Amino acid sequence: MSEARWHEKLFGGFRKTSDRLGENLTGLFGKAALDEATLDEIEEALIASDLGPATAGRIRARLKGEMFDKGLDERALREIVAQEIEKVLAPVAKPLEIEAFPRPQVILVIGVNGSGKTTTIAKLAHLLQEQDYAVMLVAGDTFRAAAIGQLKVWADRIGVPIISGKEGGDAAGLVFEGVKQGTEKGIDVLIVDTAGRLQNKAGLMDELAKIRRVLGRLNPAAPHDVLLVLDATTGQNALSQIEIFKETAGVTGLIMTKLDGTARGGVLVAAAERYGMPVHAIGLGEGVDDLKPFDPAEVARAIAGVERIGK
Ligand SMILES: Nc1nc2c(ncn2[C@@H]2O[C@H](COP(=O)(O)OP(=O)(O)OP(=O)(O)O)[C@@H](O)[C@H]2O)c(=O)[nH]1
Repeated sequence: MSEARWHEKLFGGFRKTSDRLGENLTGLFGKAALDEATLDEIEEALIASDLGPATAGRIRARLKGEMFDKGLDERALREIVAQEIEKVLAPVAKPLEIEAFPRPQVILVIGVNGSGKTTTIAKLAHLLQEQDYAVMLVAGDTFRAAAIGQLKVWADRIGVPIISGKEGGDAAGLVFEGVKQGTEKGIDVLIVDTAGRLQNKAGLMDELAKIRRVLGRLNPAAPHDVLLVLDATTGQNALSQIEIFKETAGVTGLIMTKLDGTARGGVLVAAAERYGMPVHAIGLGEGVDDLKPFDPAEVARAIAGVERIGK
C-alpha cells in the first residue's frame, strides 16, 4: 500500500475518534472566555475520549497557560491536543527489530479470541516479507481446529511455509519443529500463534511455560518477542488485558488492531501513557496490507482531527 493511501486510511480510520472528541467538546467552543469551569469540562471530555488522565491533565495545563481568559479556539485546541498526544506516542512507536542471532527470531503472539490475532499474524508476516525477511508460521493455537485452518489459509494466500498439527496437539512440539526447520531452511522470523486466552489463565501460563522450556533448550534467547494483539474497539477493556497478560505472559510489545472505524482509538494513547510498552504496529483493516508501524505525529494528528500540515 502506498504511503498516501495508508495516510488516507489512517485519517479515515480515526475519524470517529476525532469526531467523538469534537462531540465531547461541543458546547465549550464559543464561550466568552476560558475559565476554570470550562477547563474542567475539557479535561473530562478528553478522558471520556479515552485519552488517559495524565495526558488530559497536561492538555488542561497547557490550555490554562496559553489561552486562559481568552476565547477558546477549536483549531488551536486541537493543535495542542495533537502535540501532547504525539509526546505520549513517540516513545512507544517502535517497529519490530529483526536482529536475533542465531536466526530465527521467535515471536510468540497472544490475544483473546476475536482480537484479530490470526489476521494480525498474517499481516505481520506479509510486512516482514516485504522487508525481505524469510518468514515461517507455527499454528500453535491447537485448541481449535478452526484457528489452525484459518492460519493455513492465510499462509497459503501470502505464500509462507507453516508448521501445523492436529487439534489438541502439542503446541510446544510444533514450536520445536518450527525452530528446527526454520534453522535448516534459513528462516529469519518464526511467528508462533498461541492459545492466548484470558478465559483460561492457568492453562495459558502452562502452555507458554512449556513453549518457553522447549525453546530455551534450542536457544536461550528465545522467544525474542511476546506480542499481545489488542482490539481497539474494546476500549478500556484492552487496557485490562495488558495488565493481565503483562503478568501472566511476559508481554514485550503490543499490536493494536481494528483502529479503522472505531471511536475508541484514543485507547492507544491511554495504553501508551499507562504502560509505556512498545507498540510495534497498528491494524487498520482486514486486508493483508492493513498493518504497519506507525508514525506518532501522524496518528496524533488523526486522533486530534488535525490534517497534517505540509503533506
Ligand atoms: N476492521 C478490522 N477488522 C479486523 C482487523 N483485524 C482483524 N479483523 C477482523 O476481526 C475478526 C477476528 O479476527 P481473527 O484474526 O480471526 O481473530 P482471532 O483473534 O484470531 O480470533 P479467533 O479466530 O476467534 O480466535 C475477523 O473478522 C477479522 O477479519 C482490523 O484491523 N480491522
